[in-house]
Amino acid sequence: MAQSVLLTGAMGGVGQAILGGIADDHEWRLLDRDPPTEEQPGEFVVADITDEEAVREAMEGIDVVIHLAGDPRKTAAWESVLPNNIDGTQTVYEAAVDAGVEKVAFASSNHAVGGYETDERTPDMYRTNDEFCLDGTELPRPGNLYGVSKVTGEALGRYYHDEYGISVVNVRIGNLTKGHPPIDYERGQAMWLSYRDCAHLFDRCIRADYDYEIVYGISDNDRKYYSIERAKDVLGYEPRDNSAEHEY
Ligand SMILES: NC(=O)C1=CN([C@@H]2O[C@H](COP(=O)(O)OP(=O)(O)OC[C@H]3O[C@@H](n4cnc5c(N)ncnc54)[C@H](O)[C@@H]3O)[C@@H](O)[C@H]2O)C=CC1
Ligand SMILES: O=C1O[C@H](COP(=O)(O)O)[C@@H](O)[C@H](O)[C@H]1O
Repeated sequence: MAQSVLLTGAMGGVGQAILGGIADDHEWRLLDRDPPTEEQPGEFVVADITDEEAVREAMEGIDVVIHLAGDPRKTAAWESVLPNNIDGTQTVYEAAVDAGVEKVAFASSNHAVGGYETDERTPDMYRTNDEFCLDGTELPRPGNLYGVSKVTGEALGRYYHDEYGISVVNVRIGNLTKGHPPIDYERGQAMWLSYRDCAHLFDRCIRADYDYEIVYGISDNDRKYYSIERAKDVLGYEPRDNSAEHEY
């Protein structure tokens, strides 16, 4: 059965990757503070994610929320991540539980654990012959304030799951790049997420059953220091792309 999905941050890169792959598979309500520049599938709500009333209204009749809206810059200042990423995410969870939403998929980030990339480990950990691997059970270790905001988003999900029973999956997205893996960037190649794997992964977040999860959102790259086993086991994620198969 088609699910009714609220997609926040719909006009951004991740939102458009998702819609590019699975627009026809669900009933969409799209929310972004930027109005659409071309026709989009479903109803469009132009609102800021911190606008409680607008978010409550947008949540009516929704089964699943994919929450992407926020400041995606790793250099973002506290003055931006506090309202856009932290307050905005709390507003989404509060409205979601009040509206009886079943599941929230939260766009977390590799930067929630960027602090593991120490001088001693890098650049070796970006290469196939290194065994260092994070699987989502490790403690968070953000390397910037943007990463702190993503860890806080994951913690908000933990609280709203434990307190209200809403299903939550935090997807620590790697590096979404269209068409091909990042060029001349070993780290980005190791954490590449292709557009079609991105759409498929969030489709699985909509359809699968889970309680509270942290998974890594990358393609099946030969080089990887994030495990995708949890995403496969819990969500049924079956990535089709691999950065090592691209020639530059
Ligand atoms: N693109 C990537 O490789 C990765 C992205 N992410 C996360 O995925 C999410 C989406 O990222 P992208 O699509 O790349 O970013 P983007 O900047 O392309 O899109 C973000 C969208 O959210 C909207 N937005 C921002 N603040 C808002 C607010 N306060 N209220 C309403 N709308 C707001 C923007 O207008 C924009 O359309 C972000 O939360 C980002 O942190 C995480 C890891 C990697
Ligand atoms: O969280 C994010 O991560 C990706 C990849 O990080 P980078 O350090 O390789 O740039 C980044 O491109 C994206 O903007 C950000 O939201």
